[in-house]
Amino acid sequence: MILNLDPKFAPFQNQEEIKFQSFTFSGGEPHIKIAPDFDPNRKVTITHRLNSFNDLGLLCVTVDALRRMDVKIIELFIPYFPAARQDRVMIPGEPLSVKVYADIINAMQLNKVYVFDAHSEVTPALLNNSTVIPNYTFIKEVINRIGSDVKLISPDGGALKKIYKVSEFLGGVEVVECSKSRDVKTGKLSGFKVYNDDLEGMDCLIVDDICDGGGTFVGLAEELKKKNAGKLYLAVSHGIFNKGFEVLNCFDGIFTTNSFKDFEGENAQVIGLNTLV
Ligand SMILES: O=P(O)(O)OC[C@H]1O[C@H](OP(=O)(O)OP(=O)(O)O)[C@H](O)[C@@H]1O
Repeated sequence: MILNLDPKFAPFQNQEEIKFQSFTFSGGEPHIKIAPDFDPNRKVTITHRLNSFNDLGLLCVTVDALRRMDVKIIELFIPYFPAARQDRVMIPGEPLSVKVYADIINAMQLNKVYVFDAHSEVTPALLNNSTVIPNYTFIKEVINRIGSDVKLISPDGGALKKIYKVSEFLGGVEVVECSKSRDVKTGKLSGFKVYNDDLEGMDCLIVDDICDGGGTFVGLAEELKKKNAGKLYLAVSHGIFNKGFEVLNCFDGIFTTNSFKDFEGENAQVIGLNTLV
């Protein structure tokens, strides 16, 4: 059975849903009342976007409520794992935030935790009983929508670890490797390298897990254009787009999922996770 804490998200279709009411107390604490009209011997899968500590709080009290209802098997689907990019301490004094979230989730002793397109291998390494759902079907759908041949572009080392598996899933679509460098002191992007001499007229699909401000992709797009690339497309599993879509107007198409938020009337094609998982 499914317990969709964010009903607008609802990735698992055609499954029996557990009814509940959730609200926030006047003191700010999340609360839930789960309708007890289901068999607690059945497995329950919770789905929830954990974009704030309030979301995490609602998840914690939900798991507690289910345990008190004697539910034995509880699984969780997290579409966008919070703080997954804070997977190393760059400067002393900073937290290892991804571990903070993983420790809280591990404390719930869930039977399974599914994560969609984790940023790096650190997330599943820290989480107990976890399975990463890859972006393969998302990218397949993106290519279907583009409707013509593209090369897959991996922007950096992190993306490179995943891109050949995507290519294999798609039957061997050609990969163009790239790297990005950062200023060691400021951490700011300082340059890109595209390891193909000429992309004359070739349409390119940049594939990555997250678009935040978009600087990575705008910088890379400029390099690809210098190599005479044709149309440029961007596909990111998790669309944050904190600087909006105007900054990304060098792209002929932008694709994402609803793992992080819903997009209404914005300049991206959203492929709902409900069609992918
Ligand atoms: O839209 P932007 O603001 O440019 O950010 C997007 C980039 O940030 C993340 O990588 P990150 O640079 O954190 O990767 P790393 O873990 O390899 O440093 C993500 O994988 C993208 O590549």
